[in-house]
Amino acid sequence: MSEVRTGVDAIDRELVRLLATRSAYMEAAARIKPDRGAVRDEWRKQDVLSKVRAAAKENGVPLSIVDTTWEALVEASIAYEFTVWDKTRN
Ligand SMILES: C=C(O[C@@H]1C=C(C(=O)O)C=C[C@H]1O)C(=O)O
Repeated sequence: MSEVRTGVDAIDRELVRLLATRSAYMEAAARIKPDRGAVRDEWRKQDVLSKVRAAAKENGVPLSIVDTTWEALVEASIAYEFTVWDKTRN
């Protein structure tokens, strides 16, 4: 069991590194979007979710994990983007 947990901990560190890069893209998006109303783009959100679902199916990842994780990730990313957008404009 300890080997399993060591493996999980290593994956989590890797995921957090990737999230740092993803968050930097959110900061870039906040800088690029001229209007606050453009921060939440529902079409793009659905596009992201459907691409991730397809990738999950290709890789045999349970959709129950992917759907809930990416719904939360994109919503948290939008909230972060709003924070950055407001901070850089006011
Ligand atoms: C980064 C964007 O902004 C938001 C964040 C998204 C994400 O976390 O993938 C998707 C849609 C947007 O509402 C974008 O529009 O691409």
